Amino acid sequence: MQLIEKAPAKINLGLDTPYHHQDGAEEWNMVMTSVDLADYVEIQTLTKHKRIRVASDSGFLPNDQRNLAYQAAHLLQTKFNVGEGVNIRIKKNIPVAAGLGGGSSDAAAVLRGLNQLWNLGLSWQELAELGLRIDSDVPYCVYGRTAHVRGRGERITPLSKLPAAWVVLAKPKVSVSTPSILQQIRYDDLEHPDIDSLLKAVRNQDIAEMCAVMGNVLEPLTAHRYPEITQLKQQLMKFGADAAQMSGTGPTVFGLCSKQSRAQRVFNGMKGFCREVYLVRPLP
Ligand SMILES: C[C@](O)(CO)[C@H](O)COP(=O)(O)OP(=O)(O)OC[C@H]1O[C@@H](n2ccc(N)nc2=O)[C@H](O)[C@@H]1O
Ligand SMILES: Nc1ncnc2c1ncn2[C@@H]1O[C@H](COP(=O)(O)OP(=O)(O)OP(=O)(O)O)[C@@H](O)[C@H]1O
Repeated sequence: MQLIEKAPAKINLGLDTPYHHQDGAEEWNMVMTSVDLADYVEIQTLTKHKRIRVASDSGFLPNDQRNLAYQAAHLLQTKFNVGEGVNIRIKKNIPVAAGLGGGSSDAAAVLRGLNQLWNLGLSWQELAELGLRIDSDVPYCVYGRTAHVRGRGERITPLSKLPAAWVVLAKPKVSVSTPSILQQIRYDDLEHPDIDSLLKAVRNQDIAEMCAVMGNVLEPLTAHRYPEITQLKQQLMKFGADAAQMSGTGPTVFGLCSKQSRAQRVFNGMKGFCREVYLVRPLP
């Protein structure tokens, strides 16, 4: 049996970590949404053996247990003692190590797909809790819609859909290792964004207020090491974005636009500064 699951990219409209837990894991307080830039994950179950195989059209990805999609299949296969193997083929469209949650979204797509193919009958909340064992962005990616994300990434509160908006993604040539940024967090030095005000703006469908209050507490850490972040933010604003911010631990920077014509102009302008630029929309 087989199916194809879409694995959309995520962006962090708001990203804060108020403290870390005793085991060192961060407490997250984030507003996340997914956009129509996606990987396509083909999942085929096999009755002849229990091997898990992963292939992708990206030369940058591991095809073994280091691949988050492999980890998702192995997690469900072992937890529910399934006697079947899985073939996974990933069509990568999301830039790797970009702050767009590509690996997490592929893993979430495998969780949703095998839940269906193996008739496991798990709710999205149950899949999200399992997904946390893989990566803290996987629980959100199981839902893949605008949500407030807290805890270690497992407390997902879906939000109303965003007001009309267009997003221009600009990924500089660098790749950023998420752990290398998280290791730099010094909680006494962080400037925390006002996530409560951002939540209120989303609930009020007020894009101007969203642009005024959104923030990413990790941006100064990545921007300090990679000046491209600040340069891309300035260019996005110069071409007319209503707001510009880094996603996740970076390096992708996104511009938020309330008008399609303005977004097209920002997209065209950014093509002259950055090789990887995408004009996308939040998923409804
Ligand atoms: C920042 C976000 O990208 C926002 O969407 C995510 O919430 C972060 O996702 P995440 O799953 O925490 O990031 P991963 O790519 O799994 O990196 C977490 C890994 O970073 C390493 N890590 C984390 C914090 C720290 N002080 N030192 C570390 O070495 C740990 O090995 C941990 O397992
Ligand atoms: N299916 C996958 N797709 C992309 N990266 C993967 C995948 N499986 C494992 N990885 C590894 O995970 C690391 C991070 O990949 P990913 O693209 O998810 O980063 P990211 O978009 O920066 O995530 P985040 O937003 O959480 O920082 C890379 O080093 C990559 O090699």
